[in-house]
Amino acid sequence: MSYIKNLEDLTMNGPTQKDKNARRSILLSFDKAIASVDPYKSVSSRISDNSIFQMNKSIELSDFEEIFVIGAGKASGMMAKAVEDKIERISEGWVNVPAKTEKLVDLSKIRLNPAGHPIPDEGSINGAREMLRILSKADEKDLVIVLISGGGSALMEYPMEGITLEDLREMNRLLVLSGADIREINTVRKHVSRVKGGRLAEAAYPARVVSLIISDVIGDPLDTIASGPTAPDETTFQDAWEVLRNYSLVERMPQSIIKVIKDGVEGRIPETPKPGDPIFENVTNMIVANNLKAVQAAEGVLRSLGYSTLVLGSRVQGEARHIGKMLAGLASSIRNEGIPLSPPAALLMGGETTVTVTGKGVGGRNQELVLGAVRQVAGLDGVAIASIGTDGIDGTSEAAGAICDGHTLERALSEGLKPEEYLKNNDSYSFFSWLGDAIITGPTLTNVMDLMGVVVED
Ligand SMILES: Nc1ncnc2c1ncn2[C@@H]1O[C@H](COP(=O)(O)OP(=O)(O)OP(=O)(O)O)[C@@H](O)[C@H]1O
Ligand SMILES: O=C(O)[C@H](O)CO
Ligand SMILES: [Mg+2]
Repeated sequence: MSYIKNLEDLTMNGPTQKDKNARRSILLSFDKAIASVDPYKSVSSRISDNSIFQMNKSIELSDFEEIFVIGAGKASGMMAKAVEDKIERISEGWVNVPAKTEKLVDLSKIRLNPAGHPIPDEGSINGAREMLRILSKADEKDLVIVLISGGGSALMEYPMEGITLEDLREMNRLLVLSGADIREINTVRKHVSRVKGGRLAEAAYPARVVSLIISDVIGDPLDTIASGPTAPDETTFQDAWEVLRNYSLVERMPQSIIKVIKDGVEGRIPETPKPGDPIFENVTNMIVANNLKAVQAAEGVLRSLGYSTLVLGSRVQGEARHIGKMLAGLASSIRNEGIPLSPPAALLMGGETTVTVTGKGVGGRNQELVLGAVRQVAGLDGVAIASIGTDGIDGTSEAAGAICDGHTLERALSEGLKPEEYLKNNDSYSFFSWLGDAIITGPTLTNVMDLMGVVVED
């Protein structure tokens, strides 16, 4: 099954045969990459009829009296389906997923509960409360499987005493728009929550906990992914206070949030559980899919197609349009000097760029990255540059990303489309959908950030 619905059209959009070949190759590699981080397969491959496999050891399911399943995230519904298909003896399960996606998966033992994303809603709180109810009855003879994926912070939330849902929603809105990065945002979230920053593991103790995690954060930091519900938290109330101060949020933050963080700083609320806390002796946190796995799957495809391929890691950050321009420069260097590789060659990387949105247009960081490359790559034959969000939704658009080649600029100008105008208005989706170069997948139900690549034909 191809995730990229318009792969053939995107390929045929290349004016020369070399452009077509380059386009097809990069798109095939992205398709395989998304398949490699499919949430169902990523979980199912870790479970046999009686064990959950970690690297060099396994957790025997027969050791436990009862098995419970909880969790939250955009991919957690399909993860739950894999658990239910593999494990007979599930006593009870409750997993929060984005509203409407609960209908996409048919489960009989695990309850998929619609919740709010990117801002928490009533469902986020009701679901978290049910998970805490389940944990209150799990004891040392039982196993709790926790299914965690991107979006989990908003989808599963149970705030500290005195914080209303309205306050929580306002806090998330202010944080997401503040310019703080996800580690800073989740530092605050962890310190006003009863289920984040290792507190879900605290609630599960003394039951055995195995968390299966799909990472949507650069470097896969366990205490940041979905705000680390079962991971030791390295951040403190003081850190949370500093985030509010650094982004001038103190005056605008609801008073109930300020009060909790101040109480924590002054020691009136216990800190989140830290590394070394005995509760984590019962906890295994397992990354079952991440950006690096996807990038390496794409690398395998390009190598099998005969391209010498260089992977530039899975931790790329920076303003999207600048990264696009840099990729175009690398494509030009491969085409003209054979540096860092001689053609046929490919470069791949993963991560999460950012966009400073000032315009009123429609787009996303992947489409904006490719738009940033269009002028710089103009004139090069047999070159394709593409970027895709692995969750299938790039920003405010319906596209997952975009693709361009050395003739995209002349095609655009002949249609009266100037890249700089569309960059200025953050309107990358309009630009690429007009040219038929927007990559369409629909929601992929996984989320391991973005993939970017360059292919240069012989
Ligand atoms: N018109 C636009 N053009 C380019 N980028 C945009 C535009 N509008 C929003 N963005 C960027 O898109 C980002 C959100 O995109 P998106 O929802 O794909 O991210 P995400 O990582 O998939 O989020 P999540 O994992 O929470 O779903 C915003 O942080 C913003 O910077
Ligand atoms: O939910 C969250 O906190 C983000 O998706 C990072 O995992
Ligand atoms: Mg997205």
